[in-house]
Amino acid sequence: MGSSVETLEFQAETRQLLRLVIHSIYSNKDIFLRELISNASDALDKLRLEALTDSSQAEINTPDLHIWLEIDKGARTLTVRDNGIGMTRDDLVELIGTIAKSGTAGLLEKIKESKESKDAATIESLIGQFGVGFYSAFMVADKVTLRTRRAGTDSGTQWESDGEGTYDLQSVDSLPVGTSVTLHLKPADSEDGLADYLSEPKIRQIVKQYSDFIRWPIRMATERTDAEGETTRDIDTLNSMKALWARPRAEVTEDEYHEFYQQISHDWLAPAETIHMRAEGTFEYEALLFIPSQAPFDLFSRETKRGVQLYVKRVFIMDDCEALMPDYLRFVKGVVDAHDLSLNVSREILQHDRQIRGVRRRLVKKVLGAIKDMQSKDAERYAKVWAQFGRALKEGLVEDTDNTEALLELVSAASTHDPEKTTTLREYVERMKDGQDTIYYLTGETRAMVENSPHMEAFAAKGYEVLILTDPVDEVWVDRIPSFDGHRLQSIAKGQVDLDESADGETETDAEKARREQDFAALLPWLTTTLSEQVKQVRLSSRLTTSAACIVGDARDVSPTLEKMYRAMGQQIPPVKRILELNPAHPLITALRTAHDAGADDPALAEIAELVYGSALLAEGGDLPDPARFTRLLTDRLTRTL
Ligand SMILES: Nc1ncnc2c1ncn2[C@@H]1O[C@H](COP(=O)(O)OP(=O)(O)OP(=O)(O)O)[C@@H](O)[C@H]1O
Repeated sequence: MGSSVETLEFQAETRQLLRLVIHSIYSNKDIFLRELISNASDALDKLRLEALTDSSQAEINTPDLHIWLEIDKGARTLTVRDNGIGMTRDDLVELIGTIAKSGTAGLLEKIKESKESKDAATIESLIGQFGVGFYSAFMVADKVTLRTRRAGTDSGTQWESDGEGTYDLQSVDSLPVGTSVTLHLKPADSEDGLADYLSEPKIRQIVKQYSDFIRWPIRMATERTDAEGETTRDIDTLNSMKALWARPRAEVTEDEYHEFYQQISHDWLAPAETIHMRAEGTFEYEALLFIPSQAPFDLFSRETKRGVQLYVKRVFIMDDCEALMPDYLRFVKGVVDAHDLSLNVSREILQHDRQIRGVRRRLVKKVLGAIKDMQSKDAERYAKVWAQFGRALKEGLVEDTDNTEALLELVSAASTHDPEKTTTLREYVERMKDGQDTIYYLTGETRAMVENSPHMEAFAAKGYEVLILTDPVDEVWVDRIPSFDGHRLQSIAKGQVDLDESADGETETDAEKARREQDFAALLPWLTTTLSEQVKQVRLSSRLTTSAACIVGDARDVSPTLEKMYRAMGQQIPPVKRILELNPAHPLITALRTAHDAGADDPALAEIAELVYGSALLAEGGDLPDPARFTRLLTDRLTRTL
């Protein structure tokens, strides 16, 4: 043994997570072994890749890379050993003592809440999404001892902890390269889901179930006593190591796909869809992709992992290969095994490789096609996938102009047609009224705000369906996409509305229209001048039935929410002035006209104009530029009426 022991504290979040893991009511404790084996396998991949790509590292060219499991019944320990890349002392502090994942604090908070409400299923799914990795060892062990030496370094380190708040570190001489994790097992307790992990058949069963596709041999020494009492010792390889993606589809069972998916994704649920394909010809590759059934908690975090695993002729090259999947499909998991790439290939090279771009195009088409198939054949499953990943897929409408049509076919949105169900654009088009050629929508923060917006009034009165778009990304894509299947997409808060009848349901003649314009000929220019700080025009509206006024944009104007989003992203854009539309049949507006015709200079009228504008802004969920002034004007007015 080397130097003295140093005791260090776990980072606060790690401590919290460990407490949750140790005291969790999580039932499936067996997965600790999958997690440790998966870490060992990653360490072997890293060593192999370093040896293949860096000739200065010849000494790390270990011939027999493997994972070794060892049961010691006397000491009540189970050890998972690998001769992989290993860790330095600093790695240990950084990788095992802290959690670098973004969104950790938020997730821990959610887990705590579910714990308080004793919602075991939610806790499991949250912990599952997070991936407790190494820490899952503490579900079954009351002490863990890890010994490791990084390839290319001279001395090793021992890490030991009971998971309660601190861990001990000390240097250890003469360790082999690689890592061994020794679990000092808690007593078996079937009520608590703790199996006897000293049992050889149990370990075999867990490896077969969770780690059969691991591409390195997982070995264990076994003892067999025959009828004569003769004991023979053997070394068994517990896993089949078959590269599932390389096998013909017809020979792979559904269960095998699921288990493989769970191994690569660490998800505890079965995937919603499996896509297995092989491309032959000039650039050969196999791909096995999965659409999960649940979105990871960090799907919208900047640091979320993107892309699938890349292999070259069965050799693992990298995780999260962004070049193979666009950002908006970052939730797709899986493996691509390309036959004609160099093992030395880098992320930068991949980004610019023409053939890789071809592969990516094909994979995207496959994934979108699979979701489309789901939509026509299994509406319920499609609805679930859309609920989980729709927001991400809609980013594709902004990012991926090659697949606009395919993505638009997938879009599902809330609509005034049915308060419970969403609709596709195609279904909307099929329901359009005779003579209607435009798809109407309104964006906003919540369904209630959109539904109660004054802009809706005439559309509701005349039975026109309006899509209700409440995801922030909706603001962006509707701005870029002009039409669907030849039908214009139009915001009902923008441009002139030209519904076939007037708001009360009767067709208005040109003569009536002209007379009305004449009636308001003096008021409108005066209001436009009076409110020139706030709006660029005041005009009469045909979209209102009950409200006095609403604010609309020009057809090409940026919407207020989008304007806010651009500002929040630090973009400089000039303030966008919109248009105030008045309901010519509303008593407030007719009274305002009469008062104005009687004496245009009354300063009280200007204040009423301001109140009309402010109320219209509030009605659409907007922010008043000067709320204190608005409240004062309103209070004065109300006082005078009493
Ligand atoms: N056997 C090992 N050999 C080398 N490094 C290891 C080993 N086990 C763990 N590590 C290092 O510690 C890190 C943290 O491991 P942990 O299992 O907690 O998370 P992870 O594997 O990165 O994430 P996840 O389990 O969610 O995939 C790993 O990323 C790896 O760098």
